[in-house]
Order: sequence, then structure tokens, then C-alpha cells
Amino acid sequence: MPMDSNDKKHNTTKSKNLVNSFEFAFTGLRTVYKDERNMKIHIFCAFLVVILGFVVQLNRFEWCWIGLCIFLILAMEMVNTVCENIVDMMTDKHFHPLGKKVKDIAAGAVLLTTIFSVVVGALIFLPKIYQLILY
Ligand SMILES: Nc1ncnc2c1ncn2[C@@H]1O[C@H](COP(=O)(O)OP(=O)(O)OP(=O)(O)O)[C@@H](O)[C@H]1O
Repeated sequence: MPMDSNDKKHNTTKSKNLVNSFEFAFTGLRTVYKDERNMKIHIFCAFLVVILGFVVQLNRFEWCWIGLCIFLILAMEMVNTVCENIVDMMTDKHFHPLGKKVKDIAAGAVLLTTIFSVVVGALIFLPKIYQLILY
């Protein structure tokens, strides 16, 4: 069915300028935050980690690692959500072995990033927390 070309919400043509592209990207960020429970949990955990970072006074190098971990997890969760949505759209939420494969692999990517982040977080925070408790 042809769409009204002025209907921005249902527009499927290439964005005409940089401002439009940013607008669509921010809509994507808002959508994933609004619709995905896991995203809210990740952002809440990231918030706690940042507070802890200030408490234990991370240096620049350590902030870089923690920042990398936070943004990796958030970006991977978004890719996972994209995969889930594409599978749901293609299969109309009916079982398909390839749909299972795609969703499971995407979830595995989030898990891998989370494990990496937990290890990095432990290496950075545990010695500092240990020192805080000792002195
Ligand atoms: N269309 C499908 N065909 C085959 N298997 C599916 C399909 N949809 C979901 N599954 C299976 O169910 C699992 C959970 O799917 P779901 O879409 O609920 O993802 P989820 O990881 O639970 O979502 P979220 O990341 O939002 O918690 C998938 O990992 C996959 O194994």
C-alpha cells in the first residue's frame, strides 16, 4: 500500500540529510530502551558501575576499559534485539530452526560480552574494593 511521503513515521526512503539520520538513530535508542527490559537492566547496572567507579576513583585508563565494557554490552544488546525482531518478522513468531539458530547465537554474543565485562570489572574493582576494606 503506498504511503504518504509526508508521513515521517512510516517513511522507508533513504534519509535526506544528516539531521534526519541522527533523528532515526535516536528513535532507535529510545525504542530499544522503551521496549527491552534487558536494556533497562543493563543501563541500571552501568549506572551503578559508574557510581562505584567514582567511589574507588578509577584512573583514565581504567575508565576507558569500563566505558568500553559498558558500551560493548549496550551495543551487543541492541544487535541482539535487531536479530530477535528480524526473526519474529520473518517467521511471524512461528518456530523455525534457522530462527532458533539466529536468536541463540545473538544471545550467545551478549553472554560473551557480559562474561568479558565481568572479568574486566573484577580485575579493576576487586583490588580497589579490597584496599578500601583494609584501610
Ligand atoms: N521463531 C522462532 N523459531 C525458533 N526458535 C525460536 C523462535 N523464537 C524464539 N525461539 C527460541 O526461543 C528463545 C527465546 O526467544 P526470545 O525471542 O524470547 O528471546 P529472549 O532471549 O528470551 O529475549 P530477550 O533478549 O528479550 O530476553 C530463542 O533463543 C530461541 O531458542
